[in-house]
Amino acid sequence: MKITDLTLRTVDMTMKFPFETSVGITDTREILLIEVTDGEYVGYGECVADIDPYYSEETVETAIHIIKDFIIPRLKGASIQHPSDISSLLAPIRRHQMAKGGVDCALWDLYAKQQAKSLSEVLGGTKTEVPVGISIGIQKDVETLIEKINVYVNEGYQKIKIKIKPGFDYEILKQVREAFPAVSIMADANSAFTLQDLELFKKMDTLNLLMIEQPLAHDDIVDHSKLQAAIQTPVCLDESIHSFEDARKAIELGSCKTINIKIGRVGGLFEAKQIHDLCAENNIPVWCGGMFETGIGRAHNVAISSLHNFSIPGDTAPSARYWDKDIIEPEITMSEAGTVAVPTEQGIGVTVDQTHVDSITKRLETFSM
Ligand SMILES: O=C(O)CCC(=O)C1=CC=C[C@@H](O)[C@@H]1C(=O)O
Ligand SMILES: [Mg+2]
Repeated sequence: MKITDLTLRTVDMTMKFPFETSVGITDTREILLIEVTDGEYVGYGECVADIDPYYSEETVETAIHIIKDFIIPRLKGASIQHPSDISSLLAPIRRHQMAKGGVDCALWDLYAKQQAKSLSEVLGGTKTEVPVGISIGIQKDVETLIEKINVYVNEGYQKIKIKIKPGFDYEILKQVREAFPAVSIMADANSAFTLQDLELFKKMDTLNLLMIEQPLAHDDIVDHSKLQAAIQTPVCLDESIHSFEDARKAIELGSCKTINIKIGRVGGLFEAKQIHDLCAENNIPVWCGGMFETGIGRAHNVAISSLHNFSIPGDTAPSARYWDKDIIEPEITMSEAGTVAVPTEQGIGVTVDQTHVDSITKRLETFSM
């Protein structure tokens, strides 16, 4: 693959509303975008690190540092035939999956454009539409939450993910279940509980939840295996899974019955696909999580979700969920049936609105490769 330049750019984006989880509140984002070019096409990637280390240890600053000082020097002059080649090239850099993932995504987009194929096609995707769920932050009370769910169910969302934390947990979920007996409902705890809360999870187990996402520590798979053995509701791992190896070990231990695959959290599309394949072999359905991405990251998420074992609706909500104005055209939209169409155009299949991107750019640096 010919690559002449790599550009790092951050853009300032304000969310439509503050989003609260058990680890904090997100309302503005500085988002790192990666552009790679061969002089003819531009491939785009998005690094999903936040400005703070509360969901993951990586931040925008650490990602810029790792890309500039370690990833670019390793890529320079290397012979890259296919985006999956960078996995072994970058392996000596321990962890920093989000930094690697942003670059990996840009290379996949460039590669697909060079092949005149869609990203979904080069990844081996088979679906033309993907089912969509919505993630709802912690609300001030259960009435507000129920009102919101009602709106989203009517809009067509196929899965409702409710953020929980100690004190905003079983009682809330129980009232939601009573209000929506037939809706596909799941909870995401972002690691806010411990095995001491086993009785609480046994109560949640009576609510017919689709899954409980990352109930226990962000770096744990052992306690999760004990919890999974004690309840019927599938445990889903998010924060605990950073690689194929993490997934293999979690499956072997019985720590989960599904995995939320976030491309950035696992270091890119190649690793995400490997985890997808491993889960398929083990009859474990997967789904694609969101990280409040711009349309660039969203387009990558939709492309990976077109692989067959992404059978659970993902957090791949349309652009308008978080942004008044996204940075891509056309924006990602959802059908009344709660699906997003997989782009068929080359690469990620969306055009970047350069004027808008330039107007919100905070930092910009280009490196010749
Ligand atoms: O992008 C989306 O719609 C998903 C939002 C979401 O639930 C999350 C985004 C980022 C970090 C976490 O708070 C959380 C998650 O854990 O999945
Ligand atoms: Mg999560």
